[in-house]
Amino acid sequence: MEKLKQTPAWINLEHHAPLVKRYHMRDMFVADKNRATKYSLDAAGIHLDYSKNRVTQEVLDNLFDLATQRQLAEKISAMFSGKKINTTENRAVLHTALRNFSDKPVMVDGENVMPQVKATLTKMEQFTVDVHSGKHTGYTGKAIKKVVSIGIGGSFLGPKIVTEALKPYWHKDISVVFVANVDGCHIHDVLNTCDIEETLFVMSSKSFGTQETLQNTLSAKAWFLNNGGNQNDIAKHFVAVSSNVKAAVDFGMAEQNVFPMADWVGGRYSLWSAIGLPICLALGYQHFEALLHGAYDMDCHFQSAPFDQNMPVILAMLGIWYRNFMGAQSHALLPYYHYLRGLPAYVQQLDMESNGKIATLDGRTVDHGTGPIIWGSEGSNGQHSFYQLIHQSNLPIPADFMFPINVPSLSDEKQERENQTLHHQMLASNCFGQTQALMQGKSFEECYKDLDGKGLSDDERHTLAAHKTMAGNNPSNTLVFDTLNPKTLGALIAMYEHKVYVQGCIWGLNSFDQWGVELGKVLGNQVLDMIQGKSSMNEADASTQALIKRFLQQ
Ligand SMILES: O=P(O)(O)OC[C@H]1O[C@H](O)[C@H](O)[C@@H](O)[C@@H]1O
Repeated sequence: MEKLKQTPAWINLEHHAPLVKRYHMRDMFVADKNRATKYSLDAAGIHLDYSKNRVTQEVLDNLFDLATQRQLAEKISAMFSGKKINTTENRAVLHTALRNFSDKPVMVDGENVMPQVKATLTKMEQFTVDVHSGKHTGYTGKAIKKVVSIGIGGSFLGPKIVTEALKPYWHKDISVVFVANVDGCHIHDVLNTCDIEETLFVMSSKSFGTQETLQNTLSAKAWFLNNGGNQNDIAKHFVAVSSNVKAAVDFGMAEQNVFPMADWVGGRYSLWSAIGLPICLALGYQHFEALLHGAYDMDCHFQSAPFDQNMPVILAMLGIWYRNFMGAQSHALLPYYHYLRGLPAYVQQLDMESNGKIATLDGRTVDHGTGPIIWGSEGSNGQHSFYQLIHQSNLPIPADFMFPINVPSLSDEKQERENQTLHHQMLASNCFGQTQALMQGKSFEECYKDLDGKGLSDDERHTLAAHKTMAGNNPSNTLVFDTLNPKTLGALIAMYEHKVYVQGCIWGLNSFDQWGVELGKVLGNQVLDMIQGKSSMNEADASTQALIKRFLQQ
């Protein structure tokens, strides 16, 4: 394929960038009264306003041309049709098959994977019903009231943030908690809140070889056996999700308690698979299915909408513009909804583990920027912290704002409902007001004028006005939805998955491997052997040796 920087659209964009850097979005809004309508669209229950971006129509046209010149349409169908686009692991990439409600077969190695997908969903549904109805109980016959989900990375973040975000839909008799870190404080604290007779442990590990998850499960099992449970009761309290069923059974899981997943589901794309079992247990299967439906709606939109009306493509190409032409190195996610506070951490893994790399598919090193740093936290909290830097530093930081128009009523009490309405109006005003402030800023002249009559000398007035000046012209997208129900959340997450894929296609990356995390695991295991005296420290560098000695207090 033609090198990215030699495509005609890239060359045009390089030419446009210095010109656009001179425009202020404030002037763009004045010049075009239709800008907000022109640069807004709806898909799968999500409204996107991308008018507050530093782009002209020419820039957008070239960005969509770039997508065409990088054969994006062909790459989208390659993914959905089960081609082995994860070339370094020789795997198909089919998280979309997990939410395929179309009745169309999806073929991998000549086999339709849909019957297998449906069989796993049925198993998840049945197990959820059995737990909720009291058919599956703890070993003393008591109903399960707490689920402890043990997993890390993609086997943790997806189920955790979905469960957290859908709090208004929680099953009334069950609580679900998550343990990921190998730090023993975490599992210790969680076990301290558990009643052995009423707790179910779901161990989630695609590989069934991840140190943190294995150790946390062993600790949970030891706790269970030391507190009255015995070996024969394990099946009542421990289930596993893995693509390595044999390893799970060898570990001691009852075979019927293992929920399978396929190797063509990437860890960070796996919440739609059996990895979503804790979501089913927290919410009920029907809500999990609605989540899948929302993602499916976004998949249909992504596959069929022309690039200039395609939400994931628009977001991805705007990201390319800022990363490759406007000097941005990071992208902020700012959900204005407390229950959605985990989304930045989720997208951080999704995006940074997918596109945080510099080798192209054919093994060259890129000569352009790739995946940005993804960060952020819930609004309005961030406004009293890092927004200062977004508003007034010279680092360009594009941001996605997210806001639900309605929130579920949390109380039947009239006064409390009125208070909630007031809170929500304030939340809306903060969200929209911030995108406005980022865009328009406040000029030196405006600040200088404000200081009139304040008893300052002209010098003092100049200095203070300089400090108060906000350049504005900071780009943002605003994503608005009616309520954050399971369906909308499914669509929102799928939208970010596809955005990441589009960017990976433009940059020429394999977005579905993660070789960069491997070396740390290997060296970590070697260090553990050194700490435990199983191997000599001499092989390690002087700094690492000194740290180990300090740890061992030698
Ligand atoms: O599900 P597991 O096989 O236990 O893997 C858990 C996580 O660990 C790995 O190191 C990867 O970086 C993640 O992509 C993965 O989700």
